[in-house]
Amino acid sequence: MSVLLSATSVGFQRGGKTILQDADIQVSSQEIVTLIGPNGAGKTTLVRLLLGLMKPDSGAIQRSKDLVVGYMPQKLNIDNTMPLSVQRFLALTGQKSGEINNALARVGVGTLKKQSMVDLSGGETQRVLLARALLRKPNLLVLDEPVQGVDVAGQAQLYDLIAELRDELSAGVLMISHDLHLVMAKTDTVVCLNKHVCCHGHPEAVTAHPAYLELFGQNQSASVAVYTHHHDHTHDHHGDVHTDTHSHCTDATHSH
Ligand SMILES: Nc1ncnc2c1ncn2[C@@H]1O[C@H](COP(=O)(O)OP(=O)(O)OP(=O)(O)O)[C@@H](O)[C@H]1O
Repeated sequence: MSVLLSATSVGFQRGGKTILQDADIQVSSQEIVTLIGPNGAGKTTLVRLLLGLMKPDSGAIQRSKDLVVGYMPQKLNIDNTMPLSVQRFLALTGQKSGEINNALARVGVGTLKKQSMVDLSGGETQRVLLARALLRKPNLLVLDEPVQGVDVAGQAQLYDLIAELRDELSAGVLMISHDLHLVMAKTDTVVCLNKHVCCHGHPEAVTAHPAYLELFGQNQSASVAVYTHHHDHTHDHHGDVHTDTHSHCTDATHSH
């Protein structure tokens, strides 16, 4: 797995306020990294820095030379007074209709080509946005709250689809999520952010960490356990059990 992009000791301030401090994150090909944290934790800021849309005040951002990002935004601002079909919305990317048809079919909304964007359901909108990201033939998908406005059954399906696309494209995936349970089952690495990285590692390890529990509470941890597979230990050839030590946590210096 090659590293697609990384941030090292990144700091960012605005208006005399520290938004990020000493933040580290790394995304490799074929890896699903989920960034979680409370409102205002700096998640979107960190993603914008990683994508090169803003410059950090300190620290370093590195992107691989062949990086092609397919970005799915948190919100889509469409003028409700201007009818825009799904097909025309995707044609704005400059891609040919054959490519557009393929992308729509791949995300399961091939029949919605002629439908107006404003009439799509939450789940359909997210799938069209995912199709738009795919049209770039990305090796990294960056998804800001990909399941917002989608019901629980639809959320699980979308996470399944994202994991399938990761496999098909051999791409890395960086997701921002508020959802704390469904997402975990499909995630390789969770990064828990609150201005700095409180803890990161495999979902099972992170959700048991004191910094995570302080931010999200014990009951979230219980619901995570329902959805994740437990492989948090290994056996050596003598049969001894070793606890997984992938999680690395720094001292949590939260500002409240
Ligand atoms: N350019 C800016 N100038 C001033 N403050 C900013 C700027 N950009 C972000 N902030 C502030 O930085 C903090 C972090 O914002 P950010 O959008 O990165 O958080 P987030 O974790 O993505 O939040 P949410 O979960 O609510 O989307 C917020 O308090 C926001 O108001």
